[in-house]
Amino acid sequence: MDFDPSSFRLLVVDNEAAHARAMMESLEKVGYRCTVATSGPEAATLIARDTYDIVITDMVMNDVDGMKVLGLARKHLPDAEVVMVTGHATVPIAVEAMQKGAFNFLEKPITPNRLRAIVEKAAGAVDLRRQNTELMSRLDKQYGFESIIYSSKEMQEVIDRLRRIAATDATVLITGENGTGKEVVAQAIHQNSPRRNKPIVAINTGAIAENLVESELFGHVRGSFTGADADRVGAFEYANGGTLFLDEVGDMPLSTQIKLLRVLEENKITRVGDNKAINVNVRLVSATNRPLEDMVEAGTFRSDLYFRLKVVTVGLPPLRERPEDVIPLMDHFRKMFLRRHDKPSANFSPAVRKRFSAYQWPGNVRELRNFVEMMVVLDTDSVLDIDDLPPELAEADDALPQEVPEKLDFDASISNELIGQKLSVIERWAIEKTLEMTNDNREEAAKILGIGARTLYRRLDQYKKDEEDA
Ligand SMILES: Nc1ncnc2c1ncn2[C@@H]1O[C@H](COP(=O)(O)OP(=O)(O)OP(=O)(O)O)[C@@H](O)[C@H]1O
Repeated sequence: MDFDPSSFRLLVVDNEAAHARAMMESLEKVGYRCTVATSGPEAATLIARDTYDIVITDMVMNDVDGMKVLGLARKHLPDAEVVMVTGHATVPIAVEAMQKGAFNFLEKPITPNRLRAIVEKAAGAVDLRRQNTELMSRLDKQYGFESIIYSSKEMQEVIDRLRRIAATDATVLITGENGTGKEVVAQAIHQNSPRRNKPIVAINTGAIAENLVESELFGHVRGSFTGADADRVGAFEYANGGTLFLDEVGDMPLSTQIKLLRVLEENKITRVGDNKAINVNVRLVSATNRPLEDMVEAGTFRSDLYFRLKVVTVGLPPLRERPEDVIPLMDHFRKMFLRRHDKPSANFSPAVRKRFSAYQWPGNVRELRNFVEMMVVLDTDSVLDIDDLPPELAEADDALPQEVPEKLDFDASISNELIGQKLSVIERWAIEKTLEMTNDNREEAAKILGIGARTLYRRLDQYKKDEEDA
């Protein structure tokens, strides 16, 4: 027995007081806590008033019989297990009782050993459920809405929206800059949805080599490409019944986009190199830090897929637009990292709080979290003060009193040339000029432009193709 019998409350119901007492004694001997009812109506009162984990009831009784006790237990004690005690003649009714939710039945004559064995099994089932409930509530704390820290009205609106969305099966597109909490929100949607007992699988499309994206999503069969030396299950299959979180969906190659669209329309996937369709039932939550509308316009993201993904959208504002969240987030991460790094208490000085509040947070919550962790780890005097600030923050102008952001100083002739042009033309101009500036160093150019190197390569390929087609 892996559990403590004294944590189980049992109700023993039998018309014959002597039988009831005998059962109670043999169960109490091994540690269960028992209450006896010697009539159906008495059992009904106790079930409605108190809580029991296991009910053991005789089948044949006057007034309220075993089937009625079972019905009442199902209604008032949904987490309890019910064991029916039957005479030989009532076995068929006991079978019917099991169909109505009884745990099992015990045929008379009862021996203490058989009684204890069946109660132990029922207690095991209750214990397993208790553990699951506890686990789920821990997960809820970790990934539920409780894990999203905020005090701004902007985030309150987001949370209200999330609560409504989570309960449905709708496809969700989460937008927001890097580090604004898109993954946290995706987790919270899943954990608060009816699919919470099934897996959530996260795939970062931007982090996977282009030629492997499809295999990651749909799986592959052995020999379908070089290196595919065994069959492999993809994210869609892993997430079956649950949620698939597609991060950086804007980075998905066009060839994969069409395949994803088909999967969403047909709820079927085909592993790479296979021709057998497999049914999947997956809720899709995707996220992007790039303006997909612009990408649709520029032809780098399929519009039909875009509309499929954005059935419901959640926009996460950058941290600089919700400064009320800065202090609660600082305190949340301070406590978290003090615990994680086993440090004694430490607090922020008022000057540091002021700096944090005024800073523009280009890396959003992730940046704030990293700064707090660094300060906590390096602290020696239990005061997280100005001299503990990371250099970015200590030296940042915007951590000092706010100024209106500077406008780009465009050469008038350049702006005249560009105004009135399509955004894609302006984008190409900016990319080419930046490459000139960096002596064709693409990594450096991508960094300056604030885009991923892969995106830059894709753009350059596109320009080359456009020129060849022209
Ligand atoms: N409101 C919040 N409350 C608590 N923690 C948060 C919150 N928002 C973000 N975080 C934390 O900040 C970090 C970044 O969040 P997350 O990974 O969800 O951002 P993201 O928008 O998905 O970033 P990216 O676009 O770079 O993938 C994580 O460690 C996350 O736990």
